[in-house]
Amino acid sequence: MFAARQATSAIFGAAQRRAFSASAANASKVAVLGAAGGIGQPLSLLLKLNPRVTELALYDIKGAPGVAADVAHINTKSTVKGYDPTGDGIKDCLKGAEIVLIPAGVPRKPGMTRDDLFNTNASIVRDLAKAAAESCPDANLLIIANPVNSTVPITAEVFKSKGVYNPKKLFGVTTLDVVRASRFISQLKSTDPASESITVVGGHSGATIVPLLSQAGYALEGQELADYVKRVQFGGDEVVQAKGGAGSATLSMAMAGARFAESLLKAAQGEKGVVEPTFVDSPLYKDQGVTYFASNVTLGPQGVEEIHPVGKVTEYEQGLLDVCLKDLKGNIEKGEKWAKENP
Ligand SMILES: NC(=O)C1=CN([C@@H]2O[C@H](COP(=O)(O)OP(=O)(O)OC[C@H]3O[C@@H](n4cnc5c(N)ncnc54)[C@H](O)[C@@H]3O)[C@@H](O)[C@H]2O)C=CC1
Ligand SMILES: O=C([O-])CC(=O)C(=O)O
Repeated sequence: MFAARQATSAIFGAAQRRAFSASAANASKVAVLGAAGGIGQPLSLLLKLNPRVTELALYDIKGAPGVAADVAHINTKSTVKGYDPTGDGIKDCLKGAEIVLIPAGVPRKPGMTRDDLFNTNASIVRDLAKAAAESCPDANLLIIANPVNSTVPITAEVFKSKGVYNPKKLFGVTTLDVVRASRFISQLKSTDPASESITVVGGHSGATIVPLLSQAGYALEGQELADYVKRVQFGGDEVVQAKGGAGSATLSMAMAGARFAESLLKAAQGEKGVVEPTFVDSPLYKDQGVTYFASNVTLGPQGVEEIHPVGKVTEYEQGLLDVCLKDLKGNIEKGEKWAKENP
């Protein structure tokens, strides 16, 4: 029997549970939009196991009440409620939320790029962002729906148009890229992936994903380095191919999304030095017209506390960064332009 308590202990250690007890007065409502999907369901499960979450609000255009009824039986303290589009569903779901995760949108099929999802997912994210701007303008918004390089700028434009944009509270979730980068280097070097910490910067698609292996003290060379970088940049494609038309990464993404939400909750509850990589409104390359960029970010009670610079890179990594910046600029501008033309 996989009792919830054991599962909770496995994922959230004793120190975290003690920290939670000490800050039990914190009420943390977390909303998942797209909760009945491939990512949404395991993400909702992991959030239900997180003792820092006190209220879980699950919304989808179909199926969220069922998912909610299911996870609600898990014996952790948080309350769970499912919402659908009828009546004030989305408003009630979002009211009072501290964190809103958005995995709503279509996933890739083999042969597609993330940008091929733009036409469908742009309007889904825009409409959900509008609802969030109206019902919980102060919440931390975690954008999972692809193409993240464009859906984050779209969300920002929606918030700007409503006069409630706070760049410190909008995050593109790129956690899966660092999870993969750690896992893949550990497979090459026979190390413990949990103790690997590889910095990955840029964006979240193909060549915009830039792993900075040198910063972790690794010096791969030649084909081995090229293969490693390609695997991190196109790790998503590995899953898309393997699923053969049935979608993209869902389980690893749920883990990555839950980790990012946990980091935000820790920071909100006063823990210092919480750092996660994430795609945010960033000053790092604004002089080159790249207004959003993923790098390590220290999180605090108000969201983004400090955006870390990229740091020292090798000539090879600089070459990757140059390609990344060019692609990223196009992805960001595409999102911004679309949002302005399709308010
Ligand atoms: N940021 C990242 O690292 C990753 C992002 N993704 C992206 O996450 C998104 C979701 O992927 P999956 O969960 O696999 O897809 P899925 O198709 O299994 O689930 C999507 C869910 O969104 C719901 N939905 C659609 N429109 C909605 C709306 N207007 N409001 C609320 N819910 C709505 C659907 O009913 C469905 O339940 C995709 O765009 C995918 O590319 C996937 C993996 C990693
Ligand atoms: O590859 C995809 O389409 C989904 C995704 O973003 C990832 O797995 O990194």
